[in-house]
Amino acid sequence: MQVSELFVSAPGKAILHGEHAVVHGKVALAVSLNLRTYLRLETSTTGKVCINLPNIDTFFCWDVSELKQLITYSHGAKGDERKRLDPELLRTLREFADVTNGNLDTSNMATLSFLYLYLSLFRSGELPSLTVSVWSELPTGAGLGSSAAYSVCLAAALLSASGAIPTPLKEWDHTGRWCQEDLELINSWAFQGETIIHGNPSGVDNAVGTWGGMLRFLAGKIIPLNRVPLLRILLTNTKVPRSTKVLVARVKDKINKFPSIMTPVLDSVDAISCTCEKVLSEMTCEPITGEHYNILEELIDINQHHLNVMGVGHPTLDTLCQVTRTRGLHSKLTGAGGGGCGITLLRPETDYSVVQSTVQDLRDCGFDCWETSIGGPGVQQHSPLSIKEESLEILRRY
Ligand SMILES: Nc1ncnc2c1ncn2[C@@H]1O[C@H](COP(=O)(O)OP(=O)(O)O)[C@@H](O)[C@H]1O
Ligand SMILES: C[C@@](O)(CCOP(=O)(O)O)CC(=O)O
Ligand SMILES: [Mg+2]
Repeated sequence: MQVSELFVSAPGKAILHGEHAVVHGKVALAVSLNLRTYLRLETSTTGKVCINLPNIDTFFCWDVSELKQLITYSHGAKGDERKRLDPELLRTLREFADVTNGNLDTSNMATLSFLYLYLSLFRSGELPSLTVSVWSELPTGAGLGSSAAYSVCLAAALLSASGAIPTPLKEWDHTGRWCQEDLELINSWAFQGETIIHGNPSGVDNAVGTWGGMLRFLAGKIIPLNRVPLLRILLTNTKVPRSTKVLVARVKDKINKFPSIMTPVLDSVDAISCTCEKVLSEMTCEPITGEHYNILEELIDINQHHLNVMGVGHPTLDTLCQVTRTRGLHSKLTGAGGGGCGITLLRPETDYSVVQSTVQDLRDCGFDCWETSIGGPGVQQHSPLSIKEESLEILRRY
């Protein structure tokens, strides 16, 4: 065991275009948020492994000796264990935690992905006693990638604790970032955590959690978009709970039922992402005009219609679009939809008073609403000094 106390964090994300279509091999454009998930890992000599997940009211402790037996029963991963889940280990863990395959319980999903990563990453040596506490600024299950931020934090912390990757924080620094090769390893294990939570993730969310910034994602290929204009975005949480796993499965059923109808919709979303990328890039090399924003707004409107066609809309999301439309602003859902969050594009000239009135209108609908800054850094190691006092207090409380 390499560390005694370790802090890491990873950002949430907003998908500008391409949610759901990306699961079916189409382009998505996504960007990191300034809201983060923080994890503290502490080694101990108690002979126990404990997780504290206060956001979802989940607290568990197991004896290391009990967990050791689970590895004996498992035959070990075959092939490239970073890329594919080991079905045997997952089955053993489902039995151990009494979680059936169709189970969607928040706490069960988070526990299962922790145990899976812990056992996979330490199975070749001694299983260490440790306590992992996670605290997030992100709303859980609202389309802002909380599951990916959680999985990225788990992967980074457990890989570092196992010695598979170094801890990048220098004595004199407040934050440290891993090298490209280590980030790829973190990302691939985070994808496994996402797979346990989502069922069939595209990998875009864990890629943003790992690398941060804005990126283009296509079939596992990640291209950072460095030349993008500064965008002003309003985030609205309708507070309607939903599960990404259920919504992703719903879209798949629809595609299977109406392939000739849904395939053009997915192709159109792909074209929207590509057009948006082109416009964003033009905006960095020529003077930004009103026409650039007109196109971005139209793309948002068209995509929102497509997402409704896919069956992932919600009456509250329709309300969000109507309310912002009366103020001349354009919105779409972000993430899996079915409730959760939407994004509204603000133009550079959008007056502060218009933003304030829109925020108030949306709050009057019972939604949470705030202007956000985008493009925060990907996964990081922290010194305790670089974590807000309230978050540090929560992480060290257990
Ligand atoms: N802070 C957290 N602590 C523990 N588990 C979390 C946390 N954030 C997210 N999760 C896990 O991720 C799941 C939500 O994932 P998902 O439905 O994909 O929504 P999201 O849009 O937030 O990613 C939760 O049910 C839980 O299992
Ligand atoms: C719907 C999807 O495109 C994004 C899901 O994001 P979230 O879990 O709702 O934050 C699924 C995926 O890409 O894995
Ligand atoms: Mg998710």
